[in-house]
Amino acid sequence: MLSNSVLQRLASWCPWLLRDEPKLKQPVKVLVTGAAGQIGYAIVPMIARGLMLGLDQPVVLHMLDIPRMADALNGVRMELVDAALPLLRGVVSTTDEAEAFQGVNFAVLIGGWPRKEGMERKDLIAKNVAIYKSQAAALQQHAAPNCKVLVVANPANTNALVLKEFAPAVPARNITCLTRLDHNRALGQIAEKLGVHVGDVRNAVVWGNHSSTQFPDASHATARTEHGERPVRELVADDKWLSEEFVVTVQQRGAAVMKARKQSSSLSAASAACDHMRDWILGTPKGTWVSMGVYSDGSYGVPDGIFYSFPVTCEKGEWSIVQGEFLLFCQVDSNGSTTFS
Ligand SMILES: NC(=O)c1ccc[n+]([C@@H]2O[C@H](COP(=O)([O-])OP(=O)(O)OC[C@H]3O[C@@H](n4cnc5c(N)ncnc54)[C@H](O)[C@@H]3O)[C@@H](O)[C@H]2O)c1
Ligand SMILES: O=C(O)C[C@H](O)C(=O)O
Repeated sequence: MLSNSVLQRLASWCPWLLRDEPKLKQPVKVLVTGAAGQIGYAIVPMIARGLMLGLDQPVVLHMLDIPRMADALNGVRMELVDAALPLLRGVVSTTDEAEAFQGVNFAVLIGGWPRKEGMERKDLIAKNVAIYKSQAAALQQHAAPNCKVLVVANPANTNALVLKEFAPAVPARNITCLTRLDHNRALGQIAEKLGVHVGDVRNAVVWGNHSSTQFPDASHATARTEHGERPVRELVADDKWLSEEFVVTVQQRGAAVMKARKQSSSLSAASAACDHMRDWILGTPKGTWVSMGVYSDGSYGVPDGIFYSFPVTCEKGEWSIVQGEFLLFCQVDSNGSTTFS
């Protein structure tokens, strides 16, 4: 049996040797809730094309929506068949929570209601939190042991906490919420400001909640230039922009997209959810951190027991909060706003 590194070297010397027989992993089950909705429709082909878990990872997609959306959900299932996706090894489309969560290895929880123009994400608590109480029970009873969960539905940090409280047997480390969209928005704003490619910018951070109280922080971000990798602060040379316009633009980007589209961000949310899961499961690139909403362990003075967005690195399917890089202490008030000292 050849090791992976030998196979990779062989593939780079003579790609035709491996082209016809890619070495595939065993299929895994991935649940998407709210699969008939906007983000659901964008994300299922991404997952089935390997953008979330890798080009060598076959998947069985489990799709859940509410009974009223059963026809639309069936339409999504038909389109997945029609797309003839080689990594897609099966589809379960259902309106039954127990069936949806049965044996899943990964769960991307998008099901819930989006905000409309003029609302804050916390205005969704009454509607969406009830969904997460009910799905916590299904997660705990039916998912595979060690199932890794990403909560996307708003208010994402609160829904993640509800899930954790009502599924006490699920390790808190396995529940996360999406702030990667805000992180990617921060990288995008910096890249536009500097006129560089977004792939050359890294290590921004989004601290806090996925809400307008979040704090996008470019203090440790860097960008690759023809003169090597340099601090963004030095390249931008405009502290006022970094501490004012940049912060507000990222905080308010969801509202700006909603104003333009008349509905909330979908393709960027789906893409960010794939980035979040891929980095968590397959690891972050060396020297790079990303933002994830995780269960606080008290790092940086953030209270224990809340879901909060930190800079993290990931290895072998586990995230760790970046330590020792930031000389700051966070104080979080009851609205979720952070002040730094
Ligand atoms: N964290 C983030 O960065 C981020 C980004 C964008 C959107 N969101 C949030 O994601 C959620 C989904 O957004 P969308 O644009 O896809 O909304 P959408 O209304 O288009 O789709 C939501 C889907 O969820 C379904 N649903 C409702 N209750 C359900 C339940 N109990 N079980 C399963 N499915 C259920 C609905 O029927 C609908 O099909 C919203 O709460 C939105 O605010 C979060
Ligand atoms: O803004 C919203 O309500 C949707 C989402 O949270 C976003 O940030 O785009």
